[in-house]
Amino acid sequence: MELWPGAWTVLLLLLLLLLPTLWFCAPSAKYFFKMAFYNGWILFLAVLAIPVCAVRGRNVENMKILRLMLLHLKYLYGIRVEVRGTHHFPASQPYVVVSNHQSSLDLLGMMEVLPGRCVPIAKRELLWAGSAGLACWLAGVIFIDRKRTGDAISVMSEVAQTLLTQDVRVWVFPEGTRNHNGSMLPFKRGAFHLAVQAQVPIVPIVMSSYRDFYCKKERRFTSGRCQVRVLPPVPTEGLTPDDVPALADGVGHSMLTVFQDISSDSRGGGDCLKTPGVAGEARL
Ligand SMILES: CCCCCCCCCCCCCC(=O)SCCNC(=O)CCNC(=O)[C@H](O)C(C)(C)COP(=O)(O)OP(=O)(O)OC[C@H]1O[C@@H](n2cnc3c(N)ncnc32)[C@H](O)[C@@H]1OP(=O)(O)O
Ligand SMILES: CCCCCCCC/C=C\CCCCCCCC(=O)OC[C@@H](O)COP(=O)(O)O
Repeated sequence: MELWPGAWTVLLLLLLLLLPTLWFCAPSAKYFFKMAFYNGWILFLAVLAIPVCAVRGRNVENMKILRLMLLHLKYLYGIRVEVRGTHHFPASQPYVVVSNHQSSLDLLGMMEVLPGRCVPIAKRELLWAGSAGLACWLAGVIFIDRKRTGDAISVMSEVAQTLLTQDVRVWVFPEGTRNHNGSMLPFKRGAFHLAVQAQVPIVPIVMSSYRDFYCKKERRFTSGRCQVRVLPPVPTEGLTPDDVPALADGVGHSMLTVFQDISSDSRGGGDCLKTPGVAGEARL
């Protein structure tokens, strides 16, 4: 079925007009509406970004354009993002960023601190997410096929070369998937192999638990506060592949400690334990 091109604009305007009715909706309806708008809005922004990015072709500098286009999302959703530790980013050298992955809302914190010439490693499926996939491709996002470990590893090895020859940084979610249940999943080792192969530092970034304002399980999405901490870089000079397991465990452990520390009541955000608005009270 062909849709008249203007129909998309009309649909979007209707969606915007419907926004005030959100006030009267049940929390779960609000949740669905806010998530649908989040994805729809990103798809729409990507449509705007594509022609601008296409001028340069596939280029990591295009990531700046996506970042600028997404920075307002936190205001739209009433999320206060508090960043600390950006001075820890090494000034002018390649490195590997690793951060925890709770939800697609991570884009908010990510865009807040994303350094120059830094591209995320993403699952291949994102490439097929319509305009967002194309915008990601134009911005140099690296896609891996998680179902084919061998292929994913060879892409990561190529990335180790690119880091050095083209002076880029990469952002990896070492949990390998979104993790809604608080705490952190055991880290996969690809990011650490990559850093050791290129002999570049690892910069860990921790985003606090979203449970005060967002819980997928409870269909709850309100406004709130998120802390983003950039931790001191971990050097990998002189390390070999044999050191990777200890390196991954060490970085994972220090990130988990910070995650628990900045996720308000130190329980790490497990399973949206807290009733919204009732400080420190567990819902077990
Ligand atoms: C306006 C529009 C805007 C649009 C939005 C823009 C922003 C977009 C943001 C998008 C954000 C999107 C966010 C997303 O999409 S997140 C999802 C995608 N990202 C990832 O999965 C990254 C993390 N994953 C890994 O690092 C995994 O390890 C990989 C994928 C590589 C393999 O995983 P898999 O589960 O298959 O296997 P395994 O981990 O058990 O490893 C098997 C063995 O291989 C060893 N090994 C691993 N790697 C290497 C290596 N390089 N050299 C040598 N060896 C290596 C490893 O040590 C292990 O051996 P051993 O230790 O057991 O002996
Ligand atoms: C015309 C085609 C329409 C396609 C509709 C696609 C809807 C989604 C569109 C836009 C959303 C863009 C948000 C991109 C950033 C979020 C990336 C993300 O969080 O990826 C998930 C990945 O880390 C782990 O995936 P899994 O938890 O393993 O699963």
